[in-house]
Amino acid sequence: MTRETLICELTPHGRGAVATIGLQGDLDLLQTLFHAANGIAPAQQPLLRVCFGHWGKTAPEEVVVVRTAENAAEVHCHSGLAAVERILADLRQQGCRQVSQEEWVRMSVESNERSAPHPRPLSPEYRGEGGIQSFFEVEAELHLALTRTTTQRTAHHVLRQMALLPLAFEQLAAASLEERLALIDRMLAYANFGKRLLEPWSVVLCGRPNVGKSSLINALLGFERSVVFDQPGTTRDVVAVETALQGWPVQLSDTAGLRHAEQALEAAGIARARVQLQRADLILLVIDASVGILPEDQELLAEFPQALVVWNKQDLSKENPVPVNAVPVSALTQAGVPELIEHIVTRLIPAEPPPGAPFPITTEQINRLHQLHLQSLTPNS
Ligand SMILES: Nc1nc2c(ncn2[C@@H]2O[C@H](COP(=O)(O)OP(=O)(O)OP(=O)(O)O)[C@@H](O)[C@H]2O)c(=O)[nH]1
Ligand SMILES: [Mg+2]
Repeated sequence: MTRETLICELTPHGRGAVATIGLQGDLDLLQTLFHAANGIAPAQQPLLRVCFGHWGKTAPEEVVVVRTAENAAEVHCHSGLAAVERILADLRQQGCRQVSQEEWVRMSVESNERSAPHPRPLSPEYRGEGGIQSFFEVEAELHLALTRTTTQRTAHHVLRQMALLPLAFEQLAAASLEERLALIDRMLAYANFGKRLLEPWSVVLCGRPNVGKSSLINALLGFERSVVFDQPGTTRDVVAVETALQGWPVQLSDTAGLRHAEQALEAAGIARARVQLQRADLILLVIDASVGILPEDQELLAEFPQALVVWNKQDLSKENPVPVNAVPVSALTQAGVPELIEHIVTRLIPAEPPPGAPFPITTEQINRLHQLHLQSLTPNS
């Protein structure tokens, strides 16, 4: 029986410095494509040995091939899209079938499940919609989640969950009702944190026109991105950029200066800004220190009491006292920006989950735990 050979781009497309392509099936297919520096045929390479060589005859690409199992290998190449596309195209031409990361992970997890030394029994009632996921399903979800992380810090947390979350779901299945409710509560305590490992925290800047919102975003990003202009009302709409602050993925949204706009175009921008503000994890309310607190600032302070107040243009106003709880900065000179970042991170992540705490990461896992909580409270419904 001949089984087809599967290939998959294992690393996220176009990100990172090195790309990895997985191959499962007939390693002899690599024979004409990969030329190992040690001269040994791909299918005869020692297992788990990193083997340097070249891909292709014309304009050869430098690659590393690792035989990961009897009939599986990984090709590591430069992550430039051209290199990856070429290798995948060559393999497809040899008859390999390319599968999605999702398919690949599900297949390898299923084969792990089949060959697990201790089959993990789960009564059927726990499976399926709203039920407790099996160890391997949770593991597969975390594998896929890992490819979606954008920083080392978030990847570290997902990796850690690989050792904790599948077991926690397994414990849920075996737990008494009381234990189960307690465990679900402990897991959900960090659900908001878990969710943010895959979707950035949202930080929205607001304030009167011309207070320096766009300049501040640029200072936080470290490069010019928003339109800065010495005229009130420069930013017409919500402009969002993604960055990382102390390793946490954050989306910074620059809003149109909030004021009573006469022009319809600007008014629409302001309406959208208010929607964005309602959804924000954190609002930065920017005030122009060189002007001081105006009645319009007072209105915003009353409207967003939870906002972190940023006292900008501090370089122009050494004499104006900094209001209590406001963070003094200068977007122009960058003075105070590191302290502002510290404040933002503390507000977004008041407490990082302790190392041993299992918590859900994907929206599906969070929803299932909520459902299970409900079901456990009303066991007869
Ligand atoms: N001296 C000084 N000038 C600043 C500072 N921050 C911003 N500015 C200047 O203030 C002006 C307005 O800055 P913007 O960043 O465009 O202000 P904004 O709040 O985005 O304005 P709108 O988009 O119109 O709402 C520009 O001339 C900036 O160079 C600062 O910390 N110090
Ligand atoms: Mg602006």
